[in-house]
Amino acid sequence: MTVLNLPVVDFGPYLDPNSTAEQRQAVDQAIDKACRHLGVFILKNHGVPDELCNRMLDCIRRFIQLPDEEKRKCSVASKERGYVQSDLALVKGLRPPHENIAFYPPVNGFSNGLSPTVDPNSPDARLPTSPDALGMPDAWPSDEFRAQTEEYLEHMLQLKNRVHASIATSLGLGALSQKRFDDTIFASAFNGYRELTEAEVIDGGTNLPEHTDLGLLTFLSQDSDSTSLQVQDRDGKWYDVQPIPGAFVVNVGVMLNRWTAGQYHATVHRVIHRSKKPRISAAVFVDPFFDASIAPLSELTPAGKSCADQKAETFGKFSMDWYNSSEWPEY
Ligand SMILES: O=C(O)CCC(=O)C(=O)O
Ligand SMILES: [Fe+2]
Repeated sequence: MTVLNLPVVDFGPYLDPNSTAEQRQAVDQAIDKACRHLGVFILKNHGVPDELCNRMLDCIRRFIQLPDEEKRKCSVASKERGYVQSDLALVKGLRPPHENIAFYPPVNGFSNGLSPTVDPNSPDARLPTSPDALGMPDAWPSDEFRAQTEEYLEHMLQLKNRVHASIATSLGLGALSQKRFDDTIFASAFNGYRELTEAEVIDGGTNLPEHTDLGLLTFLSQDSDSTSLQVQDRDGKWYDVQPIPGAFVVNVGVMLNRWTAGQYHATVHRVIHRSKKPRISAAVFVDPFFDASIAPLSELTPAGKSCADQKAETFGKFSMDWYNSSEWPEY
């Protein structure tokens, strides 16, 4: 498998108050170019401390190392939340090669029709309700795990806002479109890929089937010695991604492809972990609110089409249909 040297974007100028407009513009151009081409790039000097990223990965590692019965206490009746193991492995009588624990904030208040009893403008709209349109609420392994995740996401929020500001500049977005980027939430999926035996390494296999992420952008942090992540180029050829220690792999999801009327490419990717060492990754997805429109941003709406021509479908409906359809791989 060919190793792909993804574009590496040094985000330093966005954090340095002494950087020049030209330096920031160069960052904007690099991100915009990568989003248009393969839809994926490596982001370094992003301002999220290395120590925090490592602490987050270690916290996930400790959870993944718990006995199955402990981990299963975090399984909940929801596709987007809780602990899951790949069932394919169980069919073959193997220990599952991939497991993950996912978190998704409450969506009732944002669901715009999925829960008609909630007024989206009321203060109650943002309170956790159980169950909501996605099923049962998040199940945290421990208070410590939750506090660790929240600290991580606080830093990710600043980064997300800066990356969105860069994209908004490149796309020439006005205030209304920028607000659509502000009205977003974080979903997260923390993945564990177990170590393989010699025979399994030779046999190979797919741990996370090919897919596109559904939201706007994904920020992925992973064990820095792992080349298990693969991305597909526009001709359908697969490449290993060479990680850079401390840097995020950032990829475009289906929503950003839609919002940009197809200008930004939603990357198809998968994980084939063929190593005698286990692997941990933390994917943070930026998703629109459930009541957000999936129509293109007004500045990018193709000529001759008004926004009203676009299907006024919400992200909530779109994502529920997506997860219930065959486009989302079962594994
Ligand atoms: O584990 C990885 O590197 C990728 C995870 C991923 O693609 C996902 O959770 O959507
Ligand atoms: Fe993904």
